[in-house]
Amino acid sequence: MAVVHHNRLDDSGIVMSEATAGDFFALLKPRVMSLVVFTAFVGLAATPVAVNPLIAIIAILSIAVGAGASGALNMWYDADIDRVMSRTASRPIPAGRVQPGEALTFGLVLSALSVLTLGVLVNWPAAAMLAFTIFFYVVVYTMWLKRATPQNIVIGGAAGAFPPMIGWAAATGTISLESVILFLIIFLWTPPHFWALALFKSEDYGRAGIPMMPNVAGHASTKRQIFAYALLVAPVGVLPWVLGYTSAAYGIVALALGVGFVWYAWKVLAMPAGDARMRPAKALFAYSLLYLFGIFAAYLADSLVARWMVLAGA
Ligand code: HEM
Ligand SMILES: CC(C)=CCC/C(C)=C/CC/C(C)=C/COP(=O)(O)OP(=O)(O)O
Repeated sequence: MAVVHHNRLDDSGIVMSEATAGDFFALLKPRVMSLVVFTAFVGLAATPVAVNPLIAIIAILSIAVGAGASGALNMWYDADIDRVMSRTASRPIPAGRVQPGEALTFGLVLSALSVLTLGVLVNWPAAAMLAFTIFFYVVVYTMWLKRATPQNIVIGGAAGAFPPMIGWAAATGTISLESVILFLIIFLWTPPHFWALALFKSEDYGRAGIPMMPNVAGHASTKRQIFAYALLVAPVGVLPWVLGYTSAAYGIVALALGVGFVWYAWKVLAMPAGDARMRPAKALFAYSLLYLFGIFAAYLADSLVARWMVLAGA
């Protein structure tokens, strides 16, 4: 039977939701949050302390639910602009499959649940950081900066950079320079990640009246700024090796990934102004995801190998 997505009135005039479980799952922005949760997991697993596996699972689930909840609250607040952008028009709220009130309740309940679970079952420093991250994404980025300034994602990007620090705090109860460097990698990575997409979706953002960098400063300036951030993120990615947190194996992988990032950003910088297909910008966006996954996977592998070598007495 075909599922018809709409909301109808029952005999008493009450709006009946016909949202499916899949619609609520979509509110969690699962694809984006999968990488967010992976970085949190690496932050947790790369600490020098051995974490009880059950505690680790609870911590990662709580962070995943909190991240998803913040996505639902973002979609609740942004439903008006999501409706006018081609990339987002079919999301559950603008498409009419989920009522705004349902998404708001869903996001608030899951946020509270995730923070409380992390606090009661793991530790409160990590729970406080999760609460702060949700607040930062939903209130500081979504409600305030996104519609106010082209620096929206530079500042708001801090929200996406906190998860490895939350993971680290879940394992250790504290913050360390090593976890701050993991934060910095994502923080500096976010502008090229997002502006690459904003370059080829700038018409969407223009229509929605969102002051994203390409619409405000123009494409040429955005490309220069992308390149500048790529030049920063490449060496910061290698910093964990320079500071002795990892072996040279990680350092070499990070260096190669960083050189690739600068290369793709260079291709964007060199892209002719009239290039309507914007293949270099699309390539950089795709590469940004590979870069972040690759660097965190290498970090994880490096720390696991180091631990095994200690266990093996090598
Ligand atoms: C302020 C910060 C960020 C902004 C503005 C941003 C923006 C975006 C946008 C607009 C998309 C297209 C999404 C879609 O419609 O599906 C996207 C895709 C994606 N982003 Fe980000 N992003 C940010 C931070 C992050 C972070 C921190 C991560 C992970 C650590 C991340 C991971 C991803 C992934 C995995 C995708 C691809 C999803 C897909 O295949 O649909 N992003 N990002
Ligand atoms: C643990 C925790 C709470 C993590 C949150 C992590 C976080 C802030 C990720 C940012 C992800 C993201 C999709 C931003 C998109 O910007 P947008 O919302 O402007 O994109 P859109 O136009 O696709 O809605």
